[in-house]
Amino acid sequence: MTPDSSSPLIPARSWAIIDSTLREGEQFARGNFKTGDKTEIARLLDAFGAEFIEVTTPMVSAQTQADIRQLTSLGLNAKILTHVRCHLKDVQRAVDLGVDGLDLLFGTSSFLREFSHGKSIAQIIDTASQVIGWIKQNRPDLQIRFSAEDTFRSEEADLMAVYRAVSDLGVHRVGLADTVGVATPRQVYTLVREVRKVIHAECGIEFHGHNDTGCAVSNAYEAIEAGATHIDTTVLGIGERNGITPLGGFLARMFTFDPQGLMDKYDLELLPELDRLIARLIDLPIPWNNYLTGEFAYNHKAGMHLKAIYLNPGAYEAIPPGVFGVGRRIQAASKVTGKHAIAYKARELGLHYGEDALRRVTDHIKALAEEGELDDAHLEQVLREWVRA
Ligand SMILES: CC(=O)SCCNC(=O)CCNC(=O)[C@H](O)C(C)(C)COP(=O)(O)OP(=O)(O)OC[C@H]1O[C@@H](n2cnc3c(N)ncnc32)[C@H](O)[C@@H]1OP(=O)(O)O
Ligand SMILES: O=C(O)CCC(=O)C(=O)O
Ligand SMILES: [Mg+2]
Repeated sequence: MTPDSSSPLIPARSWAIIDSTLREGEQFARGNFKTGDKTEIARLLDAFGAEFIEVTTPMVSAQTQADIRQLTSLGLNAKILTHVRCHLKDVQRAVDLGVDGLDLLFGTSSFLREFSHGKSIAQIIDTASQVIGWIKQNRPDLQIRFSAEDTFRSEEADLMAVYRAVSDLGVHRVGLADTVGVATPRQVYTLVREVRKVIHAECGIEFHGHNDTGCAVSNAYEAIEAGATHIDTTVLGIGERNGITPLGGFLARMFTFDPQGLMDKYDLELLPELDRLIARLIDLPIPWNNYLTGEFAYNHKAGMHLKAIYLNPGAYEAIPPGVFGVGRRIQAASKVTGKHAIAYKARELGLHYGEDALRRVTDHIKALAEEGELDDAHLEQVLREWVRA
């Protein structure tokens, strides 16, 4: 079925991105951004159109605190949120840094209750009500998000008690976090639906998904299908362990439902620059198979594909690469090529073969490619010599 952009299945206006490259991304093995790096990342995310930028807690260090102040003084359109423990001391340090909101969290699974903070569900709710109450009273202008860390290994009854309580306390969003990347898409869908029933209608739902089992993009998508309003991403997916929902992968997924909505909201052509910037700062290459921007994300090679691609690229592309500022590569000189691709290549050079000659030159190229890679220059040489021969 072709997506119909006049009535999108999932309108892009129904959800927003909270990009956490400057928070979760700092927890990546190679994520150690300096003040200038943070400014560059934040400005580019803002130019791209990210609605929210999440930054690390000021509790990390005096430098991090100064960096938050610097970021909030840039005058960005994106709202800046800082990720803090549900702890009055942390909150009090965060509120005067010019941020637009606080992303609070508390682990609710037995793992985290036993091995991280040692609090019961009743104590979590009690602490949350003190902390949220303090923010409401002292800084009613700030957005508050409360997340149950390790949501998908928590008891459902505990979760519902916590979400109902914080929603009653007036938080703007609740967060579901797949902290160890274990949730399945169906679990995410079901739980978001259940949470929706116990929170106030105006309360948003945020999803944060790790990619340990390869479901981070699908889980984010299922969360939205079930009614989530905010998705956490990072550029290239960087984060703890193997990371979270990558911005590019998430955009690729959502583009197929509402292309125009995405193009209206974001400057999609900035994605390659964002990916390159983060790759440079973490000193790693963009993965070859990265969504949209990987070196071979738009490489077309097999003869059956190439025949159709020349007629209409949409035959083998879900998303036109130009929308995201990348180009396609036609790899015509390989052993898996076919006569249509060779004829097209020849025509580009102003060369024309009869049917027999085309078959023979195609087979010759396939045989040459069996011996080793042929680049475009070599292909051109073969095609020209064939005409002269
Ligand atoms: C899944 C996630 O990504 S959650 C976000 C993780 N982010 C971070 O950890 C931010 C960077 N962290 C830091 O710089 C430091 O850990 C700090 C400044 C927050 C705390 O440092 P320290 O005081 O040295 O404590 P340490 O990191 O060893 O232990 C964590 C502390 O947080 C407490 N804690 C853990 N979760 C929470 C929570 N949600 N709310 C309140 N306190 C919490 C733990 O009980 C422990 O405190 P304790 O020493 O009183 O038991
Ligand atoms: O605060 C959140 O919702 C997410 C925290 C986090 O990074 C995680 O649980 O993996
Ligand atoms: Mg995380």
